Amino acid sequence: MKTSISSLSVSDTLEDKLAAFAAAGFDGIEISEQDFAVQGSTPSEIGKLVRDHGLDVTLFQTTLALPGMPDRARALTQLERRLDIISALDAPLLLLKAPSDPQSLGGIDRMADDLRNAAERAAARGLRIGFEPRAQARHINDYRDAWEIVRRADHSALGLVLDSFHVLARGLSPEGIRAIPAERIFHVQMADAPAVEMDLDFKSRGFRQLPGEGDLPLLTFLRAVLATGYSGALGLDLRQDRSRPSTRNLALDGYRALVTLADAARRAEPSLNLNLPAFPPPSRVEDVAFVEFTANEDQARSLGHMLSCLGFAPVAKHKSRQVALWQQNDIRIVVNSEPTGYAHSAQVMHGTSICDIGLTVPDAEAAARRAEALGARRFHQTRHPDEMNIPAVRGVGGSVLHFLDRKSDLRRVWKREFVPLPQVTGVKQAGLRRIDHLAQVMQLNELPGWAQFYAALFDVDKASETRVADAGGPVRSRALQTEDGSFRLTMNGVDTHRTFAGRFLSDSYGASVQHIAFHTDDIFETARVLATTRFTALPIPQSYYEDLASAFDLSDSFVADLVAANILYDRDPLGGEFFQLYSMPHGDGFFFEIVSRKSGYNGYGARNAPYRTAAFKRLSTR
Ligand SMILES: O=C(O)c1ccc(O)c(O)c1
Ligand SMILES: [Mg+2]
Repeated sequence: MKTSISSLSVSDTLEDKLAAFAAAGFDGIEISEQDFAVQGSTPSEIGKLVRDHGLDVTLFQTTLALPGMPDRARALTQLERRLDIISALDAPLLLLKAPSDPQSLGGIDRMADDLRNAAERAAARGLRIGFEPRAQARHINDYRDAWEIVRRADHSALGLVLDSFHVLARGLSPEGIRAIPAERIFHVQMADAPAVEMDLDFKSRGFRQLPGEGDLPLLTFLRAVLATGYSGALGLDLRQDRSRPSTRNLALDGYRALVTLADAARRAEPSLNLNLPAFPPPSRVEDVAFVEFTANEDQARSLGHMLSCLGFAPVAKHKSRQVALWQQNDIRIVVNSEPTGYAHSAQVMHGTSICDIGLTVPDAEAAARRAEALGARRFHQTRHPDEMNIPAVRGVGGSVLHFLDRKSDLRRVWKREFVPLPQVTGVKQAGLRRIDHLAQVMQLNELPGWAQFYAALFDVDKASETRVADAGGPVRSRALQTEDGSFRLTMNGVDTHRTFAGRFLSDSYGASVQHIAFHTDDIFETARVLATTRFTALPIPQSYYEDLASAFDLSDSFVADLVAANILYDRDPLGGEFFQLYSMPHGDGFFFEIVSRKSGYNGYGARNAPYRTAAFKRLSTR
């Protein structure tokens, strides 16, 4: 399967676009007339530049309005000029979009005539023309009408360009595509969009998103296209007004999204003939096997103190590295104080921070192979003779994601690589059972890409984006979780250091995990144990509880228990309950949360987020 991306999907110099597209794995680029204006180079220079980067010019997209314009002779003269350009570019296909000009005339047969004339001229030079119906076009905004025109024009150098946005944004069913002969579909473009009512021209220019980011049924569209036997290129055609990630990241995200979708199509319809190497399916996540902190010796002492207060005890140390394992029930926290290597670099860069997350999956090597097939970078480090080769890839903020499983020798890693420490006396277990969720922070413009990353690798449901109230600026939040809740991740996207999460991101120079939430079955009992350690809870103001009591009609004694332990509370419409308790931050960095879910509560206490944020902010302005 060949992939391509339209040049207009990002804004940057052509050289930077080409380098990013090639590095991400794309085969081709769709050059637009605007590239000439930006670049000030001739078409043959641009063609050479593209090929020097190892890419093909998949097509050339022109602003020329044809078919259906009143002055047909003029349109054909202008077409010849475009054919000169595309010959010089050495591109095989000219994309003509269905016009939206107010003067365009419509008329199926008249347009078929125009396109037949155009196709004859293209064919004379060995070129082809692709006609693209557009959602905002004046007459041809339905692919079935476009197909009728192409069918009537009846010229082998004329075919359709089908763009998922233009088909789906109008709510058209893509099933009719299955009846179009594959050889008349010259190119296919993919873009998602939000299901928000707005002018379609406006939407097309500014709200075309990564496949999977929006609400359009792209999988249904792609399955219909592939069912025809179409074996041409799959292109990405994004346009976004909101701030985008770097060109490099957008290219990686785009490639991953495109290949993830193609993979989903062949899994849904195994008879589809997709020329794409096989790779493993999305992985189930069984649990968080460990979380690894990097901390120098001093920092490790203060982190250790905090962990002891939470009921963790050091249970083992690594055989050959300065690495300690802390544990409480099923929660494993690794503290890495090595003076060299990856963890050390992360410590220098971000301070005490989480540098590595270990996930238990059914097949660790398969999970890493899928990630790699989708463009993730494998992570390797030099191993000591007694260390196991644990599959790993790079994740958010350059952090590392390790995969463990129970079917291979990897399940023995703790015994193989660690020696037990004598039992520490005096540590009171606080009833923390497992990791409920991890909370990552990232730049706002990187949130869609990282949400796509996790959703592409793992069998997770993606909750829609929500806003978090923070007086400092916009914070958007997205949660990902397995169906059974065994793995949960929340992501906050921020764009200013004036927000609480944004300050974490800038203070830590881009560390990713801001907090870890542990689950307890009985938060009041946990709070009682913690009260006997030197644990300090984040103080919650009285006003929160007054508000809460009136929102949920709670008894005085229940509220008094919440107040006494600084516990936050939420309830869903089905009666599911959520309890939350926060630690003070470690330095001005990460913090811990303790939660308890009752009766199927599946959220993250969104109603409490502004109170929590304000409480943390108050600490640092005191
Ligand atoms: O609206 C446009 O200009 C336009 C042009 C080319 C495309 O492929 C497209 O989807 C839209
Ligand atoms: Mg398009």
